[in-house]
Amino acid sequence: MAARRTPVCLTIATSDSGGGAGIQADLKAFAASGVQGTSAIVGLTAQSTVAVTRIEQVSPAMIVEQVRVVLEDLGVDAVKIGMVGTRETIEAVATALDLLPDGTPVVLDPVMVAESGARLLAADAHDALVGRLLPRTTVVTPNLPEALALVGRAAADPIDVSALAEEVAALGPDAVLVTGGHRETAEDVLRLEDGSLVRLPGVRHPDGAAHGSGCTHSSTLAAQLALGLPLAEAARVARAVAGEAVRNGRRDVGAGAGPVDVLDLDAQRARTAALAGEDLTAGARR
Ligand SMILES: Nc1ncnc2c1ncn2[C@@H]1O[C@H](COP(=O)(O)OP(=O)(O)O)[C@@H](O)[C@H]1O
Ligand SMILES: Cc1ncc(COP(=O)(O)O)c(N)n1
Repeated sequence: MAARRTPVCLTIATSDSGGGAGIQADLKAFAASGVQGTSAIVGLTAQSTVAVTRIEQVSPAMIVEQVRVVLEDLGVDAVKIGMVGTRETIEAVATALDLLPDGTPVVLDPVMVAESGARLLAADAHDALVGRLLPRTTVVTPNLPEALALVGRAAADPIDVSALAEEVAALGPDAVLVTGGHRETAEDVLRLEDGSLVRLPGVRHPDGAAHGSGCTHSSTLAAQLALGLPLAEAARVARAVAGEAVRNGRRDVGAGAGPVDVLDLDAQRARTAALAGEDLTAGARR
């Protein structure tokens, strides 16, 4: 019998020079889940914990070629798409997605604003993100402000998150996972392809370091799908790993929101505990 090969995940995203989010967080999360991480870098940010001072995009041809050459040799078991930045880049990413084997799970984190407040998606790129990428997505993982922006709604109080997830689902992705980092409860809400809802509660860590939480979450989700977990279980692991990464985040680095810290042993522990249905966020570890 042939040995099972290590699952391969591909992140199509942007570099964060501060190391907290983007490609850098994605590769750490892939490593923590025990999969082989690969990357197609679509842009660069000059970024710290307090500001984004410059953004440059990679050429469309180079974006497609990074995906092609990885696919040809290593293959890909799941893809995560992060910050894409501009319309032109989104077109290149859509072209690259055409190269994927049928059925490859695609997790889309519709990154719009940095934890520091900087805008990361060009104002005129919204329609391309919705029209070109959302319909090809297995699961889209907006936070609350991103979910509202996707459907073009202003914030309301209180917000019915399940109704919002339903509205996002109407834009074409198979499933929608609204993350809870921007809500009191830190509960993630997953709307599956069959229309059913799964609530993923967890402890909120108000003093944690959350720069990179969304990237860590969506990359862990992709990694767990690559490992073969069904979506609802993969989402539970991703919520647990991201929550732990926020709790363990580095508050002593930078003047702004510190970077999350995901550790391989913690990820393993989180995965085991989440699968066993434990509340792994109960009880201090440090
Ligand atoms: N303060 C927090 N405490 C616990 N979990 C958190 C916290 N902030 C975010 N998370 C978790 O991290 C993941 C990413 O969520 P979120 O922060 O909403 O994404 P984004 O970084 O895109 O804003 C989710 O699973 C969310 O529940
Ligand atoms: C290059 C890049 N990609 C994504 C984010 C979003 O970060 P977060 O995970 O905190 O939402 C970021 N700040 N920079």
